[in-house]
Amino acid sequence: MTEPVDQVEAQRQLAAIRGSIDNIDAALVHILAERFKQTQRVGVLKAASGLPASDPAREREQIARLRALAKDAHLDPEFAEKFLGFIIDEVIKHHEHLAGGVPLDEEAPTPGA
Ligand SMILES: O=C(O)C(=O)C[C@]1(C(=O)O)C=C[C@@H](O)C=C1
Repeated sequence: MTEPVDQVEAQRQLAAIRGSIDNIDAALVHILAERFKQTQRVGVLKAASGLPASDPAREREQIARLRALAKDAHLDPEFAEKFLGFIIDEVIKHHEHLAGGVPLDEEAPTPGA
């Protein structure tokens, strides 16, 4: 059983934990910004050389690697895979945009609209 904690103490602990969560979220934003800077370089290189925006073989390697890392770190591998997929989907949209294809912010027009 967990010890009862009065609400003043609970609020104090909550504020301390949230301070740390805020730092982690800030680090995540910075890490993502750096990742997108590098994938932007990849996109420019791919557009200039005519290489395809996506590389499914590379993605399979990344997924296998991240799933193993997640398991070791006691993070749900399914979540790690979904998270990577979410990021890579966005990167591919940027690559396609750089290659002169699909606009970044426009959705496909609704048929009949
Ligand atoms: O490494 C590449 O070829 C990339 O374009 C980068 C990246 C990624 O975001 O990691 C994105 C799309 C590819 O399908 C594979 C990987």
